[in-house]
Amino acid sequence: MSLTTTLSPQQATFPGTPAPAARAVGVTKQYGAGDATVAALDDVSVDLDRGRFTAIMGPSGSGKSTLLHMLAGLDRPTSGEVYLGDTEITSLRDKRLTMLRRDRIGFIFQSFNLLPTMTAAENIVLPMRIAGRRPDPDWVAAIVQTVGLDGRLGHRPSQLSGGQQQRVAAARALASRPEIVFADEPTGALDSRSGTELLRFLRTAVDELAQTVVMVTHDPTAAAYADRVLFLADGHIVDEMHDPSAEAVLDYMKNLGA
Ligand SMILES: Nc1ncnc2c1ncn2[C@@H]1O[C@H](COP(=O)(O)OP(=O)(O)OP(=O)(O)O)[C@@H](O)[C@H]1O
Repeated sequence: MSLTTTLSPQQATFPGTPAPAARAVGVTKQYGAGDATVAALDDVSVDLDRGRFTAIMGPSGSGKSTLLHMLAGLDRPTSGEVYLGDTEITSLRDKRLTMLRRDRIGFIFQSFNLLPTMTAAENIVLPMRIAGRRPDPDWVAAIVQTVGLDGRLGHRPSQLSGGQQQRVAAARALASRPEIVFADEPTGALDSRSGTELLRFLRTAVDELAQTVVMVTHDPTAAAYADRVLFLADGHIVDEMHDPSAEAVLDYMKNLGA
């Protein structure tokens, strides 16, 4: 295949440069029709680097979840392109997109979505088993140790605290060694101590396990765990911050009127 058929125009300008983990190019998402049309995202372009932790922040309704859903192939843009690595995903048929999400992306949501009849260990490897893939025992052991679930693996979700359940969900997201993990308000249902544990785990997964994490959050303290914060307002990326502190993020959010 030639470069021009596999890479976006921007990438083709720099052959040899590894593609970012994910990228949006001119992504617009409209909901509704006619006078009732809402532009949840308006011509958003962004590259998400590999091996980095990116937070997405912005006022309620600014388009954070919509951007995450577009990047993760959970929904399709009205126009524009989304890449996972070198793969342009908006043109994939539903079945291929489902397989791509299953094989290459990890998800952590606010609700843990664990299967109640299965143990923590079974929940962690379930998506891989469904996909017919054999988990790498060394990798899964490293994840379990990093997330601090040793000794809890035989428990069912009802026997675990909310924080422990979310750590099982995080271990599940990472079990297949995905190219990128998307987390939508992962600490939203947790008390602050459990939230801190989860954020530390995500940080460690990036620093020590070379994972790539993208997280939507309302919480400046959570965003401060990231390497980079993208700020959304009215469907646009209006700014970004590198190596953020919670205070700097909070100040910026106040200026955005959030
Ligand atoms: N399925 C939908 N149908 C119609 N409008 C939608 C839909 N999903 C989102 N929107 C609208 O798109 C805009 C962006 O929504 P989105 O959920 O992405 O924002 P957000 O920044 O994640 O908000 P929050 O912080 O409140 O979760 C909002 O105006 C929202 O009402």
